[in-house]
Amino acid sequence: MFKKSILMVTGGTGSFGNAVVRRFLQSDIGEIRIFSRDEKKQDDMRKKYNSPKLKFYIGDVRDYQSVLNAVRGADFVYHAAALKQVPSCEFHPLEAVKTNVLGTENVLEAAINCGVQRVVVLSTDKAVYPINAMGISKAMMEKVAVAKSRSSGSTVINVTRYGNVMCSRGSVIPLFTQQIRAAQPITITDPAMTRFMMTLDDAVDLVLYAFEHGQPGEIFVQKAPAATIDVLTQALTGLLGKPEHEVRVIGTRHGEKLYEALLSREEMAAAQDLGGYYRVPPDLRDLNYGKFVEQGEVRISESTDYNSHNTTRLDVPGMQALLMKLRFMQATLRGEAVEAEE
Ligand SMILES: O=c1ccn([C@@H]2O[C@H](COP(=O)(O)OP(=O)(O)O[C@H]3O[C@H](CO)[C@@H](O)[C@H](O)[C@H]3O)[C@@H](O)[C@H]2O)c(=O)[nH]1
Repeated sequence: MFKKSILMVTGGTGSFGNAVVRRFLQSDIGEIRIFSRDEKKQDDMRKKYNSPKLKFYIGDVRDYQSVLNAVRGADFVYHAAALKQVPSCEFHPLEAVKTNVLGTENVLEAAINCGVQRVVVLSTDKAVYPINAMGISKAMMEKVAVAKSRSSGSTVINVTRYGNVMCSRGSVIPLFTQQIRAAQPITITDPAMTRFMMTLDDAVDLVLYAFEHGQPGEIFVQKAPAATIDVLTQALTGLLGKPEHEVRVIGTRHGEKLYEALLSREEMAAAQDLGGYYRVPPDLRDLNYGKFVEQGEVRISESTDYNSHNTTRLDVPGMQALLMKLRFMQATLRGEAVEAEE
């Protein structure tokens, strides 16, 4: 379906965006547009891939005109630009609103006005039962996307929602690996805390799946196993030949949950199980609010959420097998100094 098509990527310079770009460079897609604020990272990317298919646009999702310039003429839009650090959003919640909520509104408006065929926006498990400003802003972003999908004409809008992408820059796996290599204690927040574990490749697959199969307003969620931080630590120290490495429990950080949910109870009741994915249809009740107030659903009462405590749980060998899929881990075990996945 992508033949001769043009795709625009907002964000595009983080580990996730890079992985999407790499995948599209291998496909027969005609043009890949990168839209971001960071000219230095764009320049690095230009040199790294050295491909005539790549086109670069400087702009900010907060600025509609800059978004419009980049969207015009694109067939597909993949929107990943976000403020995604939990602590910074906690201290600057309105900045999270401006980028994650209003920025997404800009991207969707521009896409609809330009007749883009499909838009996929990226969200996170932290948007489900959110407790921190980052998650709350992403939850609102999802609501904006689904609401807009009802009146977006020929433009199909979908959401993809992820758990932790293993080994993305700044995440816990490269941190623990670096601590082990530097003979520093491993800083564990809570050994019993669980997180969904997915590879970058799995995450990219989900974007492509949504582009190909999404119906208006659907949210796509990838099923994933989870592990406790204790199991992750044992898996890493075992692989690196340091099973006795010192561990320090530092306690739960600001805005952190014991476990994450990828689907709420209400969404689970409506979700369609596609094997590797869940597809959540939009709520198509109309604007007659009485139907929300007067009619309940037994299905919801019988349902439970899909979370990192009740999904398939990895043991140490299982976690190690997953870690060994990562290029980062393979290179680390060869003794090479490597950056986090990018
Ligand atoms: O020194 C540390 C740092 C982290 N952790 C734990 O490791 C897990 C993963 O932490 P981290 O890799 O920092 O990821 P999260 O804070 O869960 O957030 C990541 O995953 C989200 C999806 O859930 C994305 O939305 C965020 O952008 C991304 O940073 C958590 O249980 C942390 O408590 C530790 O035990 N010690």
